[in-house]
Amino acid sequence: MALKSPLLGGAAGAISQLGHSRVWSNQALVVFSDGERSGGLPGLSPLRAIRSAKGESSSKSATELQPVDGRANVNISRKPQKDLSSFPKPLSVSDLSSTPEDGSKLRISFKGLSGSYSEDAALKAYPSCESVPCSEFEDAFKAVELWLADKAVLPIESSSGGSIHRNYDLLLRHRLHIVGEVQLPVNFCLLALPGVRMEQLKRVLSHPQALALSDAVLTKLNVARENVDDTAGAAQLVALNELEDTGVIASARAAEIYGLNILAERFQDNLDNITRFLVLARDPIIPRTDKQFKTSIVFTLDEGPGVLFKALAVFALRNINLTKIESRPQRKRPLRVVDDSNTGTAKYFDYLFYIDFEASMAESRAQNALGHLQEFATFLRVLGCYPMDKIM
Ligand SMILES: O=C(O)C(=O)C[C@]1(C(=O)O)C=C[C@@H](O)C=C1
Repeated sequence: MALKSPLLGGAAGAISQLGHSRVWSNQALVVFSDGERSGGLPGLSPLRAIRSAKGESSSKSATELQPVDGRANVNISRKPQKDLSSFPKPLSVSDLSSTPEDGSKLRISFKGLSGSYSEDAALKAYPSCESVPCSEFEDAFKAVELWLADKAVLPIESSSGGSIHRNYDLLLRHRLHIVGEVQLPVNFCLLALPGVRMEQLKRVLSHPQALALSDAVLTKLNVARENVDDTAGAAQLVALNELEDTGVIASARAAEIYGLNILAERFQDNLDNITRFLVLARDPIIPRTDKQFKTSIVFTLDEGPGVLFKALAVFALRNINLTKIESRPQRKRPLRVVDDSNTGTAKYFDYLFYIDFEASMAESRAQNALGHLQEFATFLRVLGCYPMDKIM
């Protein structure tokens, strides 16, 4: 698994990013070459590792107080030779209290480099968070599972480009819970090295989504397009290699970070371009009814006429509004064999259905709807129940 640093890339960046963690300060952390980290004991969770580190320290100090060469209590009355402030401190209530609203204690993993739109989304949700750049979407999931990050922020759909299918698939493969959403207006900018004019550009680099959503204007510019993993990565590439004939589609913040000029703002074909991101955590949040909550589920159905209609009816019957429906093939069971004596053996694709609905799991109508759905769904999982983000 690789976590990225804005300029170095790889695990080194992750180390410096994560070295500021307060819980871990003064702990002897071991960073493994694959980017995994623990309190010196591979496989232990941070809290367990802290306890074990404490155990080690106290047994060591006991050894130091042993009488030397048989003369009893020789050192005991002396001042301790070790600086006691270097020992790990016990956790106090303030260490365990809930995270402040601005997220100043939170480490947020996301795919891409600093300056990417995903980092913008993380900063929108938690303005003072410590961001943890990752190479792949899956790394951002794993960073949370391995306690390298507290939460992950990942794009799930764009108003202009549609669903980000990879993240739907990863939601099911991993055991993280959706605890929030962020709606981010995405303003694509055309960037280039200082002094370069638009007409000098021969090619433009960016994330495939950014290139696709700026198709008309790139065609007018008559430039070649090249895909890069993320928009900020494209900006870094042009800056580090001083590519004078190459433009980048990325954010205004990426221009600032990598020292590029903004040649055009709102470069996309469709000016209203919103990307919705999910906030994922190891633990679910407690559903409430004092503000508007949304619930996300995934389920499978048996074959038969009208089964999807019946599944959707459990929400309509209770006046629950659906905000999103997505279907994904079941990779492990792509074909279903149906033995029907009239038509012979038929094969169908099997699907997973992802649904977001506007109700909290604390409401009886939501609980009843899922109870009803469970009567005929072959599999059902609640991915999360979280406050709706309405602020742009
Ligand atoms: O490349 C980035 O900056 C990202 O945050 C990723 C991403 C995406 O995956 O859709 C996010 C929003 C933009 O639409 C373009 C790219």
